[in-house]
Amino acid sequence: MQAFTVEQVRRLEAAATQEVPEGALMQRAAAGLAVVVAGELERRTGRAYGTRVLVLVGPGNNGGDALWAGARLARRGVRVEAVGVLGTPHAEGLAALLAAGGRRLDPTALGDLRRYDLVLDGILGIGGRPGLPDDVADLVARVEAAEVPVVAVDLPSGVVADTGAVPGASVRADVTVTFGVVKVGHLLEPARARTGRLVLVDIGLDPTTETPELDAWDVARVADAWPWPAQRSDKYAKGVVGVDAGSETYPGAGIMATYGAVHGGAGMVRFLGPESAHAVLTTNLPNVVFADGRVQAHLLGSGWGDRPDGTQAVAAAVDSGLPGVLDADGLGFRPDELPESWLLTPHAGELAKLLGVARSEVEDDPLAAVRAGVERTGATVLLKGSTQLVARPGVRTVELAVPGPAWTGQAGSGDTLGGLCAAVLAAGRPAHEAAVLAASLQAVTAAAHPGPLPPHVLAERCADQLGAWWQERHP
Ligand SMILES: NC(=O)C1=CN([C@@H]2O[C@H](COP(=O)(O)OP(=O)(O)OC[C@H]3O[C@@H](n4cnc5c(N)ncnc54)[C@H](OP(=O)(O)O)[C@@H]3O)[C@@H](O)[C@H]2O)[C@@H](O)CC1
Ligand SMILES: [K+]
Repeated sequence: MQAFTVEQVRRLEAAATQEVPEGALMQRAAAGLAVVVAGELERRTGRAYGTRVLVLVGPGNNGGDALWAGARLARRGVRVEAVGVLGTPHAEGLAALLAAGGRRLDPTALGDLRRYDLVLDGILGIGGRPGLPDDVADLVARVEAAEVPVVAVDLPSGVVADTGAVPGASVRADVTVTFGVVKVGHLLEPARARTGRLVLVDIGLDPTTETPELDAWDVARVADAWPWPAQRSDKYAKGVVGVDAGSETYPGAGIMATYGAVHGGAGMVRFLGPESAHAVLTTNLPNVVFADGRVQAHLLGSGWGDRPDGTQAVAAAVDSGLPGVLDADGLGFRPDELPESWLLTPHAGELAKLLGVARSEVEDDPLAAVRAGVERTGATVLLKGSTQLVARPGVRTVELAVPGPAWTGQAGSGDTLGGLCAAVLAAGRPAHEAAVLAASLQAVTAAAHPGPLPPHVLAERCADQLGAWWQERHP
């Protein structure tokens, strides 16, 4: 699924309006919206006829869509009431609603909101500035407290369409009906959680003329793209990972990274971390070898602490010409320039440190931050967190891994993820693909095994998940 910016949407709409009569796009949007709302009413109450819908109407075309959809619903026997909450409502839309038997209410006459079966959020769309005025925020809070289902028109009002940020009050939608193309904010947290189920209505835009901002992977694409071994693949075809992770202070990081590499399908894992980790690895993963030798991808940095020879260790690995993953403490030892074949795996705090900005700056605009990370280092960057983004040099479109449940992130999950990434890298895949496949595998596995499993146990479940995908593809 691809997502676009507001500026791109405006261009696409301008191109489409050359081809069709005035108002046609809004009519298509309203028609699609009304179908979804009617379906939602039927699903929730068993019927659309006779149900009650409250339309919250802002001053722009977003309100226009909602009013025209309200008119269509009113003609089907839905009791539609509209309330203008900001500025002057779309005149033709309001006239159409009233002509179809809908009513306009004064905001002060709203009363108990629990009498409504559904609220339609037509306050702000792609023309919205972040946040909501206080009186509108109060009304939105009342809707939420009344637990009335909400369908958002195009975007949940209050969220930032281009970044997914939610800097102030916003609508929390159960369903969002968007038009033409998906917008960036639908897919990035925290706006993603406020979007609910996303429905895309075709209004005749042609997105092929624009470079997508975001390319979101789904589970089937991950499973199809996984580097499945061929029948005759030996350990070198599957890839050998060299894990130089952990330290005497943090041996567990090296162990969990190794769990990731082994369960991500590496043909062999050489553990080059601290000796204090050897006994645990020998007992639990006896296939891991401790001798230095040929590897096809490096994994460095997790649990290093302030390792005295960190800079030299990273330089030697990069100079080998092989691809690698540089994680956690290792990020502080990176050379000024890295090749694209090296994958950096910072979380928001680490990326902020790398860029010399506040963590909130990364969190408020993760797309810009992950691109800045690439710009700064020359490497491929995976920004870990609730939405996991991958950017690489020379490519505008940022890839989005399949999202997972909140408990994926705990101490050690990043180490394991580094190992999973290194396994895919060693199998010969480019760094950006290794990142998106590994992050998605970990997320899908966590979703399939609800509960806060410790990262090394989750790594074992990752292998089960790969096995299930393999069986689906080779019945
Ligand atoms: N274009 C097309 O072809 C199609 C578009 N479609 C629909 O149009 C929607 C975009 O419509 P839109 O451009 O009119 O913007 P919209 O979001 O309704 O509101 C802008 C108004 O709100 C105001 N305002 C903003 N933020 C505010 C705030 N925080 N607090 C208070 N006021 C605030 C803002 O004021 P201003 O910023 O000018 O001061 C302006 O008056 C789009 O999302 C989709 O639903 C579909 O029909 C398909 C075809
Ligand atoms: K809206």
